[in-house]
Order: sequence, then C-alpha cells, then structure tokens
Amino acid sequence: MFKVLVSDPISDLGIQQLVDASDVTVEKKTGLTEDELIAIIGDYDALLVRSQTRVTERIMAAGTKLKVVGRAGVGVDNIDLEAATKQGIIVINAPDGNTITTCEHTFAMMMALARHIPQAYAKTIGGTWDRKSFLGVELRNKTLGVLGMGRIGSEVAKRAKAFGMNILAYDPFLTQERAEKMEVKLATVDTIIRNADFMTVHTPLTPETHHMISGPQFEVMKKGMRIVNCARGGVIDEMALVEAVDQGIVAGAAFDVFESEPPEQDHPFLSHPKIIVTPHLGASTIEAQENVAIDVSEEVLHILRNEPFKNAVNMPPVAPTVMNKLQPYFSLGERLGSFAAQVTNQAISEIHVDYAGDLSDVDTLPLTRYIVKGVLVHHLGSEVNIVNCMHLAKQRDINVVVTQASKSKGFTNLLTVTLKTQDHEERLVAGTLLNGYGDRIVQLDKFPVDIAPEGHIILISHNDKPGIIGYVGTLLGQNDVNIASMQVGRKIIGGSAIMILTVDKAVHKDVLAQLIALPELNNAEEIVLT
Ligand SMILES: NC(=O)c1ccc[n+]([C@@H]2O[C@H](COP(=O)([O-])OP(=O)(O)OC[C@H]3O[C@@H](n4cnc5c(N)ncnc54)[C@H](O)[C@@H]3O)[C@@H](O)[C@H]2O)c1
Ligand SMILES: O=C(O)CC[C@@H](O)C(=O)O
Repeated sequence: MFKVLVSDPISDLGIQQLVDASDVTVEKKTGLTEDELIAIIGDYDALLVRSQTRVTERIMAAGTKLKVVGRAGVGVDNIDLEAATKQGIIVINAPDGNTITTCEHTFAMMMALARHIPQAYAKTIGGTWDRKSFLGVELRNKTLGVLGMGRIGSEVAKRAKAFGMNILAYDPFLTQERAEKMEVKLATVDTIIRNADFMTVHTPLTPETHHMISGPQFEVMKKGMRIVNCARGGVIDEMALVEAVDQGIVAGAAFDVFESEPPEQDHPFLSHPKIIVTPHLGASTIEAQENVAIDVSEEVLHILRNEPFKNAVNMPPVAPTVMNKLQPYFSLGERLGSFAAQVTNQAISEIHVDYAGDLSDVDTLPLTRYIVKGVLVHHLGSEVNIVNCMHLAKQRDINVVVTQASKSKGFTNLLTVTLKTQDHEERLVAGTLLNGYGDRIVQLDKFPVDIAPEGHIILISHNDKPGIIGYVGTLLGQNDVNIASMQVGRKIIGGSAIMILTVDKAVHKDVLAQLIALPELNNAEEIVLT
C-alpha cells in the first residue's frame, strides 16, 4: 500500500482518483512546519504540495521512502530540485492546468488597472460617491506588450486581440513564422518598452529575467504605460517601478506576485494609490485547482505504479548500461548546449547535434537530451529537464536533428552542437572529453579553440589588428576583472578573429559595453556556465 501525504490545500475533487485507488492511502496534513514534516515524511511514498510547503533538502533527506513530490501547479521554486535529484526523488508538476485561469487573472488585473476598480470600490463602500477621480482608459486600439509567449503569454495575446489591442510580443523562442500564425508582431524588449501602452510579463524567474524591467528600462519607457505582473515576483524590479510610478512614467501597475511572499507590511506597493495587488491568486480558481490536482494525482499514480509518466521536472533514472557509456559526457553536452544558446541571439529553429568518434555507434538519445536541456534552460529556467526538454523544444517548433559517425577531426570523441535560427544564423560549438584533462570546447564557429567549459567566459569578436589584447587587458584591469586565461583564434592574418577570456567573476554589462566601444572590436558577450 502506498502512502500519499497532501501538505497544502489541494482540491478534493482533484485528488479523488488517489483516494479511490485501492493501492493508495491519502492523508491530509496542512500547515506543518519544516520540522513537523521532517518528523513524519519517512512514512510516505509521495508528497503533494501547492506553493506553501517548502520542500527542502532536509525534508527530502528524511523522506527515505519518498519516490515522488507532486506540485499542483507550474512553478517548482518551492522544491529543492537538486536535493530531489540527488535522493532519486522524482518531482512532477502540472504545467497546463492553470494556464487559462492565470491568463484570465491577467485580464482581470489589466481591466481593474484601466478602470481603477479597487480604488473606486474602496471609496464607494467608504461612503464617498466620487466619479471624478477615476477616469479610465479603454483597451481598444492600445498596444499591449507581452514578454514571454509560452502557455500563458500566448493565451493572453489571443484574448487581447478580441479587445481590439495591437500586440507586440517578445520571447527568445518566438519565431517570425509563429508570431505571424498568432497574429502578433514580433518585437524586441526595447521596442515594447518604448511603444506599448500596457505591458504584461509571463516569463519564469531566471537569472536572465530577474529585473529584466528595471531602472534603465523605465528611463526609456513610453510615458503612461500600465504594467501587469502575474508571473513571478522579481521579473520587474519593484523599487524601480515605484519610482517610475512616482515620476509619472508608469500610470499604474497590477501585481499578483512579489519578490518576497507575502510582502512585508510596509512594502510600498501596499499603500500606493496607483498600484493594485492580489495575493498570488493567478491560479486560484475552482477549475484550475481541480485541473492541476487531477493532473498531478494521475502522474503520482503512474510513478508509484512504475508506469510511464511525462511531467517530471528533474532527472529520471537512465538504464545502467547506457549510463556507463554516456554519463561522462552529460555535463559537457549540457554546457555545450548552454554555451551555444547564450551566443545565439535569434529565435532558434534547429538544434543540430553531431556525434563522432566513440560516440558514433551508441544510442545517444539520453545525451542529446542533456544538450537540448542546456539550450532551453537558459531561457526556460528550472522547469526544463531531460525528461521534458524534447517536448518543450517541439512545442516551440524547434527541430532536434542528430547525426552520427561524421569525421572526428582527430579527437577520440567529439560532440558538435549547431544552433540554427529562423534568420539562417548558425552558431557552432564543439567539445570533447580529453582523457586526463576533462571537458574542453575545441571549436567555436570556424575557429579552433581550447577552453574549459566552466565559470565566466568573455567572448570577443574583433579584427585581427596589433594592440587589441592590450586594450582589452587594460580595460578589464581598470574594472577589477581578473583574467584567468586568454586565447585568440583567427583563420587568416588581419581577418576576423575571436578572443576568449575566462575571468574570475561576473562581468557587469557596462564593462561589456566599454569593451564593445574599443577600436577594432565588434562584439563582446559574457557566457556563464554553472
Ligand atoms: N500568478 C500565478 O498564480 C501563476 C500561475 C501560473 C503560472 N505562473 C507563472 O507564470 C509564468 C509563465 O507561465 P507559463 O505556464 O506560461 O510558462 P511557459 O514556460 O509556458 O512560458 C514562459 C515563457 O517565457 C519565455 N522566456 C524566458 N526568458 C525570457 C525572456 N528573457 N524574455 C521573454 N520571454 C522569456 C520562455 O521562452 C517561455 O516561452 C511562470 O513564471 C509561472 O510560474 C504564475
Ligand atoms: O496557487 C498556486 O499554487 C501557485 C500557482 C502558480 O504560481 C504556479 O506556478 O503554478
């Protein structure tokens, strides 16, 4: 008999199939502290949570029988995925069940913002009949900027058209073709900021999206913009937003999520007349809570019964024979994918992986998954794993093409990852596992190189002219950036060249801008491989 613990309020109807299962007993114990959970978790095979329970490393360690943690919802930021993976506990989520509900909440917020509903309500029930203070605006003919065109962003865009809005959309995976199909205009973040009347964010919180709307963006923002965040706190810089509202740049904002939840009592959003808030209610409808609970319960049953499942967000086991041969390459593959994604600036349409040498005659699918995960994780965050990455790539119209047995260029094994974009840009990164030396990147586009794929890397493209190395070294020194290693590569004297520096810490965007401004330097970008 499997024992399932439900530690957050989750829809009864949704978990009915677990309750009805003859091989499962379900117990509900909500509001437990970490220590209380640790004391009992050893008895359970599965734990079902929403967003309140923080499933920490200590809880996982105490869960000696635990096979699966199920999250009734999308975001898994309350679950320590690394600890789960280490313990061999599968973490699953329910990514589709609350999409429409959250999209509808976004509209509720947008309209409440446009028509000052919360402020007008408060005044009216307080006994003041004030019709002058609450002049609103229509959505019709306004431009809506959508940042993040995944499940929720796409549904928002679809509905915004029915309101007669013009939609500018940005997502690193949104191709021109898909944008046209969805009847939205593909735009850059900068274009959206400068032109939209309303802007709504639907991205996960990743290092790249953290404060993606902050001081510099507010400085150039179209005056009078209204902003909605029903995604994750931290995508928009809260303090910079308050300043922008006070300066009259932003006409109003509606937030369902906060950088820290619940926010402190003195959080400026809670008393600002032009900022309206809800307590993370995006997914809180009867329908969505049933949907996510049904989805997650179904998956928990599959896992407990050793049946195939689909929505795992951490690493599933790989067959031992395959594991022995491929495991040494997993980290290299993921880093090559991540490197390639970070140097590709257009929407990716194809991930081409070529295996050569020792890798030309094995079933490389598990390794391909690590590469695809590396490519996607840069933009999609911790939701991507080696189970769902192929599905996520397909959803975004990204072809994954694998070839084997091409020439290994003298290496005993060679992995070559080429990302192709809708604009026919191609970025190629090749790597090898060198006996005794570990992972190396050995080719970047047309240039042979030799880099350890780790830490902070600065990639510079420049013209092969005397003195450039000196300029770069001096500028980085002036900015307190210590160079650990440096390499230059070129095909012909005086032609285009690249310089690759590994440095000891993160490089500020300003320093990259100063590098780009140096003579003969065409571009400088930072790649971070964790
Ligand atoms: N308020 C709530 O209660 C609630 C409910 C459900 C989901 N959410 C949150 O809403 C967000 C979106 O959920 P979803 O289901 O649509 O996820 P999704 O994965 O389907 O879509 C997220 C999209 O963001 C894109 N993205 C990543 N980095 C980007 C960047 N720098 N700029 C623009 N786009 C970028 C990704 O490519 C992806 O297409 C998530 O953060 C999720 O946790 C909140
Ligand atoms: O209400 C919840 O459970 C949070 C929902 C949402 O943030 C999610 O990530 O699914």
